[in-house]
Amino acid sequence: MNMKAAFSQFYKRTPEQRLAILAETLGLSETEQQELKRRAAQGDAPLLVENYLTTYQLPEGVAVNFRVNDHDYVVPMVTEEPSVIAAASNGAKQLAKAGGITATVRSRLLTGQVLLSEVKVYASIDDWVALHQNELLDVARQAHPSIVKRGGGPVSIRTRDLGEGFVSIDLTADVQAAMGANMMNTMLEAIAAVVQNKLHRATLFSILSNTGDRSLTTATVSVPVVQLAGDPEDAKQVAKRIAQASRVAQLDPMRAVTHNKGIMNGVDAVVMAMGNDWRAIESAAHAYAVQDGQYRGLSQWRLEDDQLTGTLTLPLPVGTVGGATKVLPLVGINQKIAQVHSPQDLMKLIAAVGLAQNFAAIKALVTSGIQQGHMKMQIRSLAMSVGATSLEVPALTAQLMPLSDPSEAHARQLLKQIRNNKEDHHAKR
Ligand SMILES: CC(C)(COP(=O)([O-])OP(=O)([O-])OC[C@H]1O[C@@H](n2cnc3c(N)ncnc32)[C@H](O)[C@@H]1OP(=O)([O-])[O-])[C@@H](O)C(=O)NCCC(=O)NCCSC(=O)C[C@@](C)(O)CC(=O)[O-]
Ligand SMILES: NC(=O)C1=CN([C@@H]2O[C@H](COP(=O)(O)OP(=O)(O)OC[C@H]3O[C@@H](n4cnc5c(N)ncnc54)[C@H](O)[C@@H]3O)[C@@H](O)[C@H]2O)C=CC1
Repeated sequence: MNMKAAFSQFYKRTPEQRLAILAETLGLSETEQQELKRRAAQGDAPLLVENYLTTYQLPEGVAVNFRVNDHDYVVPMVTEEPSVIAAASNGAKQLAKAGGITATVRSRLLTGQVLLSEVKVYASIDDWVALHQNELLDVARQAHPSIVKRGGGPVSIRTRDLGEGFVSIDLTADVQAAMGANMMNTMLEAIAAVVQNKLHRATLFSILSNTGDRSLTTATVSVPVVQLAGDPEDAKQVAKRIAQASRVAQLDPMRAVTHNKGIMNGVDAVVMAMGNDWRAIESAAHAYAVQDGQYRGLSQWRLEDDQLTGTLTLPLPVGTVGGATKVLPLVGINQKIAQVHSPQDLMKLIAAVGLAQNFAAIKALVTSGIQQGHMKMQIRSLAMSVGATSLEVPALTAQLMPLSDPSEAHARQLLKQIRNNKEDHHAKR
């Protein structure tokens, strides 16, 4: 079959027709087709994406032991990485013992941009926008009246000269419980139409900004040093090493990326469980990490006297309504499990998870090393990757665990032995 012809108007086909085309053009086996069909039948929201074929599932677990602002939480997390949920629970347990995490939301606003090009005199744009700001804010309100009825809506407008003839008109809005991307874009496009008519013909585009710098959330915790190990001298060493590891992430971008990846292990997993746009959260976090020109660790751990204090600030422009939150049925249940009633609740919980996740990872790094704990759990994934069934996984992981560097070849060999032994056992009976 000709590829180009086969995929023309692909979006108008049913999922079954799409599968048949893929099978023919790309040679999918009968078993592979059945697998795609079986998973498609379990799909929650086939119309959420284009060219729907099947449903790709990721595991969801819950991190326990979270104490945030004097309340206890269980946190749903969606991730494919072993040891992340264990580490979050582990970090949370130790931070709860220290009295728990305090989380605060600084503000919760969204910003968007109308981009002008070919501007000759910036001052003329700036003056006009300043003079007409009330009119422009009104235009934005009329473009999305429902957000105004809910108590939100456009808040302020300003301009920035980007150089080379580009000017950004920035709109800031209160988007209430939504992430707000679509409502912001609607308001921006309405403003752009007025600007184009009355001020400057060359408007380039209108879109929200994912910086999230008006949705900053901070989680902090103070851990008594004595809590960090059984022996007080060891505990001091652990505290010192955690603070040093944190400092390295401030000095060295190479390390900071990994430090932040560890934080995002937890952040992304909660964002996904809550049906939010994790690309938006990722890009905002990394932009924030490089705000002073050098990419740095998002969290910091400082040793002051007998306390190890950790702080994490993240831009978290998440929503509890809109987007996919109502379409994916698990999101509502996850909000209930996490006791999330507002975006602010969610922002605080995500920041707390990021901090606990970071604490567990760094503590493991500077004490036993990451492999000891992480590999214990990664081995389950190795066992599954060579085809062990859920009944065989415990026996196989038990045999892989004592090996210093278990490989796929080891796993295959041991699985074969387990299966042979089982057959011998049955034959003897
Ligand atoms: C892996 C652990 C937790 C083991 O830690 P451990 O010392 O064996 O745990 P424990 O037996 O002392 O248990 C402590 C608590 O951990 C939890 N826990 C313990 N085991 C489980 C389990 N099986 N399933 C679920 N939860 C578990 C559980 O909450 C438990 O409390 P309890 O329930 O007993 O009262 C620890 O070594 C750890 O936190 N390691 C960090 C692992 C990590 O960060 N993994 C992410 C992948 S590595 C990465 O991507 C990021 C990184 C590391 O590069 C970032 C960076 O460089 O900064
Ligand atoms: N650059 C980016 O990040 C972009 C992201 N997106 C996507 O946009 C989606 C999110 O956009 P939204 O505007 O948040 O979603 P949305 O388009 O679903 O709008 C939110 C809806 O919720 C309603 N609503 C009900 N109760 C509300 C309350 N209490 N507060 C606020 N609104 C309430 C609003 O009236 C509105 O209809 C995500 O799917 C995201 O991936 C879209 C374009 C660009």
